[in-house]
Amino acid sequence: MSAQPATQKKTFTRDEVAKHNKKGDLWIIIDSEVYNVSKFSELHPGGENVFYDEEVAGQEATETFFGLHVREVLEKPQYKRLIVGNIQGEQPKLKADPAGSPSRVPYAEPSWLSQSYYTPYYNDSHRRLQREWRKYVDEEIRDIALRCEANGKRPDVELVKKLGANGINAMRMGPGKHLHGRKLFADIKGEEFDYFHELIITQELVRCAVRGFGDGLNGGMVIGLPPIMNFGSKELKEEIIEPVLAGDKFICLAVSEAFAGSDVMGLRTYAKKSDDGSHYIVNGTKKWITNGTFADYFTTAVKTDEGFAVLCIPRSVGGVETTQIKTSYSTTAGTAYVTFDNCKVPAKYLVGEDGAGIPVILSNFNHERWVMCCSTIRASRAICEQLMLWINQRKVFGKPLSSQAVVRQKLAALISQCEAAQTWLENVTYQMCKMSYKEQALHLAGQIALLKSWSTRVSHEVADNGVQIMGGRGLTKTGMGKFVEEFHRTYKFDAVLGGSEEVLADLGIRQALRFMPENARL
Ligand code: HEM
Repeated sequence: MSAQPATQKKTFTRDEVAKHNKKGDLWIIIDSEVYNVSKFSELHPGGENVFYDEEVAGQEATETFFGLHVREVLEKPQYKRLIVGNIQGEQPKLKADPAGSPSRVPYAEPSWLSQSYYTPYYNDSHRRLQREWRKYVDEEIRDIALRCEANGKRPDVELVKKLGANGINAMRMGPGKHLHGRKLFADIKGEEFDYFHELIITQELVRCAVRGFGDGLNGGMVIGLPPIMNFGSKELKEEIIEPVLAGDKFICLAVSEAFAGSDVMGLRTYAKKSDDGSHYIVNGTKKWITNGTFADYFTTAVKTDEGFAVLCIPRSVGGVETTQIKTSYSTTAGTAYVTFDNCKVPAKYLVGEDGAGIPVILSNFNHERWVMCCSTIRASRAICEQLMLWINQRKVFGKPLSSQAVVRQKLAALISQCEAAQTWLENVTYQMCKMSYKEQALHLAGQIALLKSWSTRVSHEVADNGVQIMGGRGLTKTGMGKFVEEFHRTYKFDAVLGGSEEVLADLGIRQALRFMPENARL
Protein backbone atom coordinates (compact mmCIF):
# COMPACT_ATOMS: atom_id res chain seq x y z
CA MET A 1 0.00 0.00 0.00
CA SER A 2 1.31 3.46 -0.85
CA ALA A 3 1.41 6.55 1.38
CA GLN A 4 -1.99 8.26 1.70
CA PRO A 5 -2.51 12.02 1.40
CA ALA A 6 -2.53 13.53 4.88
CA THR A 7 -6.19 14.58 4.67
CA GLN A 8 -7.53 11.05 4.06
CA LYS A 9 -8.04 9.19 7.37
CA LYS A 10 -8.24 5.39 7.13
CA THR A 11 -7.75 2.33 9.30
CA PHE A 12 -4.73 0.09 8.92
CA THR A 13 -3.42 -3.12 10.40
CA ARG A 14 -0.01 -3.04 12.08
CA ASP A 15 1.32 -5.27 9.27
CA GLU A 16 0.25 -2.70 6.69
CA VAL A 17 1.99 0.10 8.57
CA ALA A 18 5.16 -2.01 8.89
CA LYS A 19 5.63 -1.93 5.10
CA HIS A 20 6.23 1.87 5.21
CA ASN A 21 9.66 1.65 6.73
CA LYS A 22 12.11 3.39 4.43
CA LYS A 23 13.27 6.84 3.38
CA GLY A 24 10.56 8.54 1.33
CA ASP A 25 7.90 6.10 2.56
CA LEU A 26 7.98 6.23 6.33
CA TRP A 27 5.15 5.73 8.80
CA ILE A 28 5.08 5.34 12.58
CA ILE A 29 2.36 4.60 15.15
CA ILE A 30 1.83 6.83 18.18
CA ASP A 31 -1.09 6.15 20.52
CA SER A 32 -2.92 4.07 17.87
CA GLU A 33 -2.65 6.86 15.28
CA VAL A 34 -0.62 6.40 12.13
CA TYR A 35 1.74 9.25 11.19
CA ASN A 36 3.18 9.63 7.72
CA VAL A 37 6.56 11.18 8.46
CA SER A 38 8.04 10.62 4.99
CA LYS A 39 8.55 14.33 4.34
CA PHE A 40 8.58 15.54 7.96
CA SER A 41 11.53 13.28 8.83
CA GLU A 42 13.88 15.66 6.99
CA LEU A 43 12.60 18.61 9.04
CA HIS A 44 12.40 16.79 12.37
CA PRO A 45 14.14 18.88 15.10
CA GLY A 46 15.47 15.67 16.65
CA GLY A 47 17.11 14.63 13.36
CA GLU A 48 16.12 12.34 10.50
CA ASN A 49 18.12 9.28 11.47
CA VAL A 50 16.10 8.49 14.59
CA PHE A 51 13.21 7.44 12.35
CA TYR A 52 15.20 4.76 10.50
CA ASP A 53 15.83 2.69 13.62
CA GLU A 54 14.24 -0.71 12.97
CA GLU A 55 12.25 -0.40 16.20
CA VAL A 56 10.77 2.89 14.92
CA ALA A 57 10.33 2.78 11.11
CA GLY A 58 6.86 1.36 10.40
CA GLN A 59 6.53 0.41 14.06
CA GLU A 60 4.79 1.23 17.31
CA ALA A 61 6.71 4.32 18.60
CA THR A 62 4.46 5.53 21.42
CA GLU A 63 6.80 4.80 24.30
CA THR A 64 9.84 6.07 22.44
CA PHE A 65 7.97 9.25 21.54
CA PHE A 66 6.83 10.00 25.08
CA GLY A 67 10.30 9.40 26.44
CA LEU A 68 11.48 12.37 24.35
CA HIS A 69 8.58 14.78 23.77
CA VAL A 70 5.76 16.51 25.60
CA ARG A 71 2.22 15.63 24.50
CA GLU A 72 1.67 19.21 23.35
CA VAL A 73 3.90 18.43 20.31
CA LEU A 74 1.23 16.10 18.95
CA GLU A 75 -1.50 18.68 19.60
CA LYS A 76 0.07 21.27 17.29
CA PRO A 77 -1.85 21.58 13.99
CA GLN A 78 1.28 21.19 11.87
CA TYR A 79 1.92 17.77 13.39
CA LYS A 80 -1.71 16.68 13.60
CA ARG A 81 -1.71 16.96 9.82
CA LEU A 82 0.74 14.06 9.63
CA ILE A 83 -1.93 11.62 10.82
CA VAL A 84 -3.15 9.42 7.96
CA GLY A 85 -5.33 7.04 9.91
CA ASN A 86 -5.78 4.72 12.88
CA ILE A 87 -4.86 1.19 13.77
CA GLN A 88 -7.85 -1.05 13.19
CA GLY A 89 -9.93 -1.67 16.32
CA GLU A 90 -7.81 0.62 18.55
CA GLN A 91 -8.57 3.97 20.12
CA PRO A 92 -6.14 6.65 21.39
CA LYS A 93 -5.63 6.32 25.15
CA LEU A 94 -3.22 9.17 25.81
CA LYS A 95 -5.21 12.25 24.74
CA ALA A 96 -5.28 15.15 27.20
CA ASP A 97 -8.37 15.60 29.37
CA PRO A 98 -10.61 18.48 28.19
CA ALA A 99 -9.57 22.05 29.05
CA GLY A 100 -10.55 22.94 32.59
CA SER A 101 -10.47 19.36 33.91
CA PRO A 102 -8.89 18.55 37.25
CA SER A 103 -5.60 16.70 36.90
CA ARG A 104 -5.80 13.02 37.74
CA VAL A 105 -2.09 12.76 38.49
CA PRO A 106 -1.75 11.97 42.21
CA TYR A 107 -0.87 15.06 44.29
CA ALA A 108 -1.23 17.34 41.26
CA GLU A 109 -4.21 19.04 42.88
CA PRO A 110 -4.59 20.33 46.44
CA SER A 111 -6.58 17.70 48.32
CA TRP A 112 -9.87 19.64 48.20
CA LEU A 113 -9.83 19.15 44.41
CA SER A 114 -8.84 15.49 44.58
CA GLN A 115 -11.47 12.82 44.19
CA SER A 116 -12.79 11.28 47.42
CA TYR A 117 -11.35 14.01 49.68
CA TYR A 118 -13.34 16.26 52.01
CA THR A 119 -12.67 19.83 53.05
CA PRO A 120 -13.88 22.07 55.86
CA TYR A 121 -13.04 25.29 53.97
CA TYR A 122 -14.50 25.30 50.47
CA ASN A 123 -18.21 25.60 49.64
CA ASP A 124 -20.22 25.38 46.40
CA SER A 125 -19.37 28.92 45.30
CA HIS A 126 -15.64 28.20 45.71
CA ARG A 127 -16.02 25.06 43.63
CA ARG A 128 -17.98 26.89 40.94
CA LEU A 129 -15.38 29.64 40.76
CA GLN A 130 -12.56 27.11 40.57
CA ARG A 131 -14.22 25.12 37.76
CA GLU A 132 -15.10 28.11 35.62
CA TRP A 133 -11.89 30.03 36.25
CA ARG A 134 -9.69 27.04 35.42
CA LYS A 135 -11.54 26.58 32.13
CA TYR A 136 -11.19 30.29 31.38
CA VAL A 137 -7.46 30.24 32.17
CA ASP A 138 -6.93 27.11 30.05
CA GLU A 139 -8.95 28.38 27.10
CA GLU A 140 -8.54 32.16 27.11
CA ILE A 141 -5.30 32.97 28.93
CA ARG A 142 -2.78 30.13 28.57
CA ASP A 143 -1.87 30.68 24.92
CA ILE A 144 -1.53 34.45 25.38
CA ALA A 145 0.58 33.82 28.47
CA LEU A 146 2.96 31.48 26.63
CA ARG A 147 3.26 33.91 23.72
CA CYS A 148 3.98 36.96 25.92
CA GLU A 149 6.37 35.02 28.12
CA ALA A 150 8.35 34.10 25.02
CA ASN A 151 8.28 37.45 23.20
CA GLY A 152 8.62 39.57 26.35
CA LYS A 153 5.80 41.92 25.38
CA ARG A 154 3.35 43.21 28.00
CA PRO A 155 0.14 41.15 28.46
CA ASP A 156 -2.55 42.00 25.88
CA VAL A 157 -4.51 45.06 26.99
CA GLU A 158 -7.62 43.46 25.47
CA LEU A 159 -7.28 40.55 27.87
CA VAL A 160 -6.90 42.89 30.86
CA LYS A 161 -10.05 44.72 29.77
CA LYS A 162 -11.94 41.42 29.49
CA LEU A 163 -10.81 40.57 33.03
CA GLY A 164 -12.12 43.98 34.03
CA ALA A 165 -15.50 43.37 32.42
CA ASN A 166 -15.96 39.90 33.94
CA GLY A 167 -14.99 41.08 37.44
CA ILE A 168 -11.70 39.20 37.84
CA ASN A 169 -9.58 42.35 38.25
CA ALA A 170 -11.79 43.49 41.11
CA MET A 171 -11.80 40.01 42.65
CA ARG A 172 -7.99 39.96 42.66
CA MET A 173 -8.12 42.87 45.12
CA GLY A 174 -9.56 40.54 47.77
CA PRO A 175 -12.82 40.67 49.71
CA GLY A 176 -14.36 44.04 50.52
CA LYS A 177 -16.95 46.66 49.75
CA HIS A 178 -15.54 47.24 46.26
CA LEU A 179 -17.14 43.90 45.30
CA HIS A 180 -20.57 44.50 46.79
CA GLY A 181 -23.24 44.78 44.11
CA ARG A 182 -20.67 44.28 41.34
CA LYS A 183 -21.12 41.66 38.61
CA LEU A 184 -18.46 39.07 39.29
CA PHE A 185 -17.00 36.11 37.45
CA ALA A 186 -18.92 32.82 37.84
CA ASP A 187 -21.83 34.78 39.35
CA ILE A 188 -20.12 34.94 42.73
CA LYS A 189 -21.87 37.41 45.04
CA GLY A 190 -19.60 40.25 46.14
CA GLU A 191 -20.93 39.95 49.70
CA GLU A 192 -19.96 36.25 49.93
CA PHE A 193 -16.51 36.65 48.34
CA ASP A 194 -13.83 35.66 50.83
CA TYR A 195 -10.10 34.96 50.92
CA PHE A 196 -10.64 31.40 49.68
CA HIS A 197 -12.16 32.80 46.48
CA GLU A 198 -9.11 35.00 46.11
CA LEU A 199 -6.77 32.08 46.81
CA ILE A 200 -8.48 30.14 44.02
CA ILE A 201 -8.05 32.98 41.52
CA THR A 202 -4.36 33.28 42.34
CA GLN A 203 -3.61 29.57 42.45
CA GLU A 204 -5.38 28.73 39.21
CA LEU A 205 -3.56 31.47 37.31
CA VAL A 206 -0.23 30.08 38.47
CA ARG A 207 -0.91 26.76 36.73
CA CYS A 208 0.04 28.39 33.40
CA ALA A 209 3.61 28.24 34.78
CA VAL A 210 4.65 31.52 33.19
CA ARG A 211 6.05 33.57 36.03
CA GLY A 212 6.82 36.80 34.16
CA PHE A 213 3.40 36.95 32.54
CA GLY A 214 1.72 36.21 35.88
CA ASP A 215 3.29 39.34 37.34
CA GLY A 216 2.75 41.27 34.11
CA LEU A 217 -0.96 40.57 34.24
CA ASN A 218 -1.81 43.36 36.65
CA GLY A 219 0.62 42.33 39.38
CA GLY A 220 1.18 46.06 39.85
CA MET A 221 -2.53 46.58 40.51
CA VAL A 222 -2.63 43.89 43.19
CA ILE A 223 0.02 45.72 45.23
CA GLY A 224 -0.32 49.31 43.99
CA LEU A 225 -4.07 49.85 44.23
CA PRO A 226 -4.81 48.83 47.88
CA PRO A 227 -3.22 51.99 49.35
CA ILE A 228 -5.58 54.08 47.20
CA MET A 229 -8.57 51.94 48.13
CA ASN A 230 -7.77 52.06 51.85
CA PHE A 231 -6.25 55.51 52.33
CA GLY A 232 -7.01 57.58 49.20
CA SER A 233 -9.24 60.67 49.28
CA LYS A 234 -12.69 60.45 47.67
CA GLU A 235 -11.40 62.41 44.68
CA LEU A 236 -8.39 60.11 44.24
CA LYS A 237 -10.52 57.00 44.52
CA GLU A 238 -12.88 58.31 41.88
CA GLU A 239 -10.08 59.13 39.49
CA ILE A 240 -8.14 55.89 39.84
CA ILE A 241 -10.01 52.84 41.09
CA GLU A 242 -12.59 52.12 38.40
CA PRO A 243 -10.33 52.89 35.40
CA VAL A 244 -7.69 50.53 36.83
CA LEU A 245 -10.19 47.76 37.57
CA ALA A 246 -11.60 48.16 34.05
CA GLY A 247 -8.15 47.77 32.49
CA ASP A 248 -8.22 51.28 31.04
CA LYS A 249 -5.39 52.50 33.29
CA PHE A 250 -2.44 50.72 34.89
CA ILE A 251 -0.91 51.23 38.31
CA CYS A 252 2.17 49.95 40.10
CA LEU A 253 3.75 50.10 43.55
CA ALA A 254 7.02 52.03 43.67
CA VAL A 255 8.77 51.44 47.00
CA SER A 256 12.13 49.72 46.51
CA GLU A 257 15.16 51.65 45.32
CA ALA A 258 18.71 50.88 44.37
CA PHE A 259 19.47 52.39 47.81
CA ALA A 260 16.88 50.45 49.83
CA GLY A 261 14.92 47.21 49.37
CA SER A 262 13.44 45.57 52.46
CA ASP A 263 15.04 48.49 54.36
CA VAL A 264 12.18 50.95 53.76
CA MET A 265 13.68 53.48 56.19
CA GLY A 266 16.63 53.97 53.85
CA LEU A 267 14.53 55.33 50.96
CA ARG A 268 15.88 58.49 49.32
CA THR A 269 13.17 59.61 46.89
CA TYR A 270 12.23 63.04 48.17
CA ALA A 271 9.03 65.04 47.82
CA LYS A 272 9.38 68.73 48.71
CA LYS A 273 6.08 70.45 49.45
CA SER A 274 5.58 73.84 47.81
CA ASP A 275 5.21 76.86 50.10
CA ASP A 276 1.54 77.22 49.19
CA GLY A 277 0.96 73.49 49.82
CA SER A 278 -0.56 72.97 46.38
CA HIS A 279 1.98 70.44 45.10
CA TYR A 280 5.12 68.42 45.73
CA ILE A 281 8.31 68.39 43.69
CA VAL A 282 9.54 64.80 43.56
CA ASN A 283 13.09 63.70 42.79
CA GLY A 284 14.53 60.22 43.07
CA THR A 285 14.69 56.74 41.59
CA LYS A 286 12.90 53.44 42.09
CA LYS A 287 14.06 49.99 41.07
CA TRP A 288 12.46 46.59 40.30
CA ILE A 289 9.03 48.16 39.82
CA THR A 290 6.66 45.49 38.47
CA ASN A 291 4.51 46.83 35.57
CA GLY A 292 6.46 50.09 35.80
CA THR A 293 7.23 50.20 32.08
CA PHE A 294 3.57 50.63 31.20
CA ALA A 295 2.00 52.02 34.40
CA ASP A 296 -0.04 55.24 34.30
CA TYR A 297 0.15 55.68 38.10
CA PHE A 298 3.00 55.03 40.54
CA THR A 299 2.01 54.49 44.17
CA THR A 300 5.27 55.86 45.48
CA ALA A 301 6.89 55.85 48.91
CA VAL A 302 8.69 59.17 49.42
CA LYS A 303 10.46 61.07 52.16
CA THR A 304 9.08 64.51 52.99
CA ASP A 305 9.82 67.24 55.53
CA GLU A 306 7.23 65.50 57.75
CA GLY A 307 8.83 62.04 57.54
CA PHE A 308 7.40 59.48 55.12
CA ALA A 309 4.46 59.83 52.76
CA VAL A 310 2.86 58.02 49.84
CA LEU A 311 2.12 59.87 46.62
CA CYS A 312 0.25 58.30 43.73
CA ILE A 313 2.23 59.93 40.93
CA PRO A 314 0.54 60.02 37.51
CA ARG A 315 2.94 59.54 34.62
CA SER A 316 1.14 62.41 32.92
CA VAL A 317 2.62 65.04 35.30
CA GLY A 318 5.86 64.82 33.33
CA GLY A 319 9.40 64.08 34.50
CA VAL A 320 8.67 60.34 34.99
CA GLU A 321 10.95 58.08 32.97
CA THR A 322 10.83 54.29 32.98
CA THR A 323 13.34 51.87 31.52
CA GLN A 324 13.03 48.12 31.25
CA ILE A 325 15.15 46.07 33.65
CA LYS A 326 16.12 42.66 32.32
CA THR A 327 15.57 40.18 35.12
CA SER A 328 15.73 36.39 35.22
CA TYR A 329 12.07 36.26 34.23
CA SER A 330 10.43 37.52 31.07
CA THR A 331 10.19 41.24 30.34
CA THR A 332 6.42 40.67 29.99
CA ALA A 333 6.30 41.64 33.71
CA GLY A 334 7.30 45.19 32.70
CA THR A 335 9.88 45.45 35.50
CA ALA A 336 11.19 49.01 35.47
CA TYR A 337 13.83 51.38 36.71
CA VAL A 338 11.94 54.60 37.38
CA THR A 339 13.31 58.11 37.63
CA PHE A 340 11.39 61.08 38.98
CA ASP A 341 13.00 64.25 37.80
CA ASN A 342 11.47 67.41 39.30
CA CYS A 343 7.99 65.93 38.95
CA LYS A 344 5.37 68.47 39.94
CA VAL A 345 2.71 66.37 41.67
CA PRO A 346 -0.52 68.10 42.81
CA ALA A 347 -1.11 67.62 46.56
CA LYS A 348 -4.39 65.82 45.86
CA TYR A 349 -2.26 62.76 44.95
CA LEU A 350 -1.15 62.38 48.56
CA VAL A 351 -2.39 59.02 49.88
CA GLY A 352 -3.19 59.29 53.59
CA GLU A 353 -1.46 61.91 55.73
CA ASP A 354 1.90 63.53 55.03
CA GLY A 355 4.26 62.07 57.64
CA ALA A 356 2.14 58.93 58.05
CA GLY A 357 3.30 57.03 54.95
CA ILE A 358 4.74 54.01 56.75
CA PRO A 359 1.37 52.58 57.88
CA VAL A 360 0.04 53.12 54.34
CA ILE A 361 2.88 51.04 52.91
CA LEU A 362 2.90 48.45 55.68
CA SER A 363 -0.87 47.97 55.75
CA ASN A 364 -0.91 45.84 52.63
CA PHE A 365 2.23 43.82 53.32
CA ASN A 366 0.41 40.90 54.98
CA HIS A 367 -2.01 40.56 52.11
CA GLU A 368 0.74 40.88 49.51
CA ARG A 369 2.83 38.22 51.24
CA TRP A 370 -0.15 35.91 51.54
CA VAL A 371 -0.83 36.28 47.77
CA MET A 372 2.82 35.36 47.16
CA CYS A 373 2.39 32.28 49.38
CA CYS A 374 -0.67 31.25 47.35
CA SER A 375 1.26 31.42 44.13
CA THR A 376 4.60 29.97 45.15
CA ILE A 377 2.96 27.03 46.92
CA ARG A 378 0.78 26.27 43.89
CA ALA A 379 3.70 26.66 41.49
CA SER A 380 5.73 24.17 43.53
CA ARG A 381 2.90 21.66 43.29
CA ALA A 382 2.66 22.17 39.53
CA ILE A 383 6.35 21.30 39.27
CA CYS A 384 5.80 18.15 41.35
CA GLU A 385 3.14 17.17 38.80
CA GLN A 386 5.68 17.62 36.01
CA LEU A 387 8.12 15.44 37.94
CA MET A 388 5.53 12.72 38.54
CA LEU A 389 4.80 12.67 34.81
CA TRP A 390 8.48 12.56 33.98
CA ILE A 391 9.47 9.71 36.29
CA ASN A 392 6.48 7.75 35.07
CA GLN A 393 7.17 8.06 31.35
CA ARG A 394 10.94 8.35 31.21
CA LYS A 395 12.89 5.11 30.86
CA VAL A 396 16.48 4.68 32.04
CA PHE A 397 18.45 1.45 31.86
CA GLY A 398 15.31 -0.11 30.30
CA LYS A 399 13.10 0.72 33.28
CA PRO A 400 10.91 3.71 34.22
CA LEU A 401 12.79 6.34 36.20
CA SER A 402 10.25 5.75 38.96
CA SER A 403 11.86 2.36 39.63
CA GLN A 404 14.84 4.19 41.20
CA ALA A 405 14.40 4.43 44.99
CA VAL A 406 16.47 7.61 45.17
CA VAL A 407 14.11 9.35 42.76
CA ARG A 408 11.06 8.24 44.74
CA GLN A 409 12.69 9.50 47.95
CA LYS A 410 13.28 12.92 46.44
CA LEU A 411 9.74 13.19 45.19
CA ALA A 412 8.32 12.02 48.52
CA ALA A 413 10.13 14.86 50.27
CA LEU A 414 8.96 17.46 47.74
CA ILE A 415 5.32 16.38 47.71
CA SER A 416 5.19 16.20 51.50
CA GLN A 417 6.42 19.79 51.72
CA CYS A 418 3.87 20.98 49.16
CA GLU A 419 1.06 19.25 51.04
CA ALA A 420 2.17 20.75 54.35
CA ALA A 421 2.53 24.23 52.85
CA GLN A 422 -0.96 24.17 51.30
CA THR A 423 -2.48 22.96 54.56
CA TRP A 424 -0.79 25.74 56.53
CA LEU A 425 -1.85 28.25 53.89
CA GLU A 426 -5.48 27.14 54.12
CA ASN A 427 -5.38 27.46 57.90
CA VAL A 428 -3.99 31.01 57.65
CA THR A 429 -6.59 31.82 54.96
CA TYR A 430 -9.35 30.61 57.26
CA GLN A 431 -8.06 32.87 60.04
CA MET A 432 -8.06 35.78 57.59
CA CYS A 433 -11.71 35.06 56.78
CA LYS A 434 -12.59 35.21 60.47
CA MET A 435 -10.45 38.14 61.62
CA SER A 436 -10.88 41.84 60.97
CA TYR A 437 -8.09 43.59 59.08
CA LYS A 438 -6.81 44.98 62.39
CA GLU A 439 -6.84 41.57 64.05
CA GLN A 440 -5.00 40.13 61.07
CA ALA A 441 -2.28 42.74 61.47
CA LEU A 442 -1.95 41.87 65.14
CA HIS A 443 -2.20 38.08 65.03
CA LEU A 444 -1.22 37.03 61.53
CA ALA A 445 1.71 39.24 60.52
CA GLY A 446 4.17 36.82 62.13
CA GLN A 447 2.39 33.69 60.88
CA ILE A 448 2.25 34.99 57.31
CA ALA A 449 5.89 36.04 57.50
CA LEU A 450 6.88 32.53 58.62
CA LEU A 451 4.62 30.93 56.02
CA LYS A 452 6.12 32.96 53.19
CA SER A 453 9.64 32.38 54.41
CA TRP A 454 9.05 28.62 54.60
CA SER A 455 7.09 28.44 51.32
CA THR A 456 10.02 29.84 49.43
CA ARG A 457 12.31 27.31 51.13
CA VAL A 458 9.93 24.65 49.80
CA SER A 459 10.16 26.22 46.32
CA HIS A 460 13.92 26.10 46.62
CA GLU A 461 13.84 22.38 47.37
CA VAL A 462 11.40 21.75 44.52
CA ALA A 463 13.45 23.78 42.04
CA ASP A 464 16.76 22.28 43.09
CA ASN A 465 15.66 18.65 43.20
CA GLY A 466 13.39 19.15 40.19
CA VAL A 467 16.42 19.91 38.05
CA GLN A 468 18.30 16.93 39.52
CA ILE A 469 15.41 14.63 38.65
CA MET A 470 14.96 16.05 35.13
CA GLY A 471 18.68 16.18 34.40
CA GLY A 472 19.74 18.30 31.40
CA ARG A 473 16.12 18.82 30.39
CA GLY A 474 15.57 20.75 33.61
CA LEU A 475 18.09 23.27 32.30
CA THR A 476 16.58 23.47 28.80
CA LYS A 477 14.11 26.16 27.81
CA THR A 478 12.12 23.98 25.42
CA GLY A 479 10.85 20.44 25.52
CA MET A 480 10.07 18.16 28.43
CA GLY A 481 11.79 20.11 31.19
CA LYS A 482 10.77 23.63 30.20
CA PHE A 483 8.50 24.24 33.20
CA VAL A 484 11.15 22.98 35.61
CA GLU A 485 13.75 25.18 33.91
CA GLU A 486 11.43 28.20 34.16
CA PHE A 487 10.64 27.53 37.81
CA HIS A 488 14.29 27.06 38.71
CA ARG A 489 15.08 30.39 37.03
CA THR A 490 12.27 32.34 38.69
CA TYR A 491 11.31 30.85 42.09
CA LYS A 492 13.73 33.23 43.80
CA PHE A 493 11.47 36.19 43.05
CA ASP A 494 9.18 35.12 45.89
CA ALA A 495 12.14 34.56 48.21
CA VAL A 496 13.44 38.09 47.68
CA LEU A 497 10.40 40.27 46.94
CA GLY A 498 7.80 41.33 49.50
CA GLY A 499 10.26 40.91 52.37
CA SER A 500 13.19 38.56 51.90
CA GLU A 501 13.16 35.04 53.30
CA GLU A 502 15.53 35.88 56.16
CA VAL A 503 13.87 39.19 57.09
CA LEU A 504 10.49 37.46 57.27
CA ALA A 505 11.74 34.50 59.29
CA ASP A 506 13.16 37.00 61.75
CA LEU A 507 9.94 39.01 61.78
CA GLY A 508 7.98 35.86 62.58
CA ILE A 509 10.03 35.20 65.69
CA ARG A 510 10.19 38.86 66.77
CA GLN A 511 6.39 39.05 66.55
CA ALA A 512 6.10 35.86 68.61
CA LEU A 513 8.45 37.23 71.28
CA ARG A 514 6.13 40.21 71.73
CA PHE A 515 3.47 37.79 72.92
CA MET A 516 5.61 35.84 75.37
CA PRO A 517 3.77 35.68 78.70
CA GLU A 518 5.55 37.54 81.47
CA ASN A 519 5.73 34.45 83.65
CA ALA A 520 7.08 32.17 80.92
CA ARG A 521 9.98 30.20 82.39
CA LEU A 522 11.53 26.83 81.63
C1 HEM B 1 5.01 12.52 14.66
C2 HEM B 1 6.15 12.26 15.25
C3 HEM B 1 7.11 13.26 15.78
C4 HEM B 1 7.03 14.61 15.86
C5 HEM B 1 5.90 15.50 15.40
C6 HEM B 1 8.24 15.07 16.49
C7 HEM B 1 8.53 16.39 16.76
C8 HEM B 1 9.62 16.83 17.47
C9 HEM B 1 9.83 18.18 17.90
C10 HEM B 1 8.88 19.35 17.66
C11 HEM B 1 10.98 18.21 18.59
C12 HEM B 1 11.61 19.43 19.25
C13 HEM B 1 10.83 19.85 20.47
C14 HEM B 1 11.30 19.29 21.72
O1 HEM B 1 12.40 19.69 22.15
O2 HEM B 1 10.57 18.49 22.32
C15 HEM B 1 11.51 16.88 18.58
C16 HEM B 1 12.67 16.52 19.20
C17 HEM B 1 13.17 15.22 19.18
N1 HEM B 1 12.58 14.12 18.65
FE1 HEM B 1 10.83 14.07 17.67
N2 HEM B 1 9.04 14.00 16.77
C18 HEM B 1 8.37 12.87 16.37
C19 HEM B 1 8.78 11.58 16.51
C20 HEM B 1 9.98 11.19 17.02
C21 HEM B 1 10.42 9.84 17.20
C22 HEM B 1 9.61 8.60 16.83
C23 HEM B 1 11.66 9.89 17.75
C24 HEM B 1 12.59 8.80 18.17
C25 HEM B 1 12.77 7.71 17.56
C26 HEM B 1 12.00 11.26 17.95
C27 HEM B 1 13.16 11.74 18.49
C28 HEM B 1 13.40 13.03 18.86
C29 HEM B 1 14.56 13.46 19.56
C30 HEM B 1 15.74 12.58 19.99
C31 HEM B 1 14.41 14.83 19.78
C32 HEM B 1 15.34 15.75 20.55
C33 HEM B 1 14.81 15.74 21.98
C34 HEM B 1 15.57 16.58 22.98
O3 HEM B 1 16.33 17.46 22.56
O4 HEM B 1 15.37 16.34 24.16
N3 HEM B 1 10.96 12.04 17.49
N4 HEM B 1 10.67 16.06 17.90
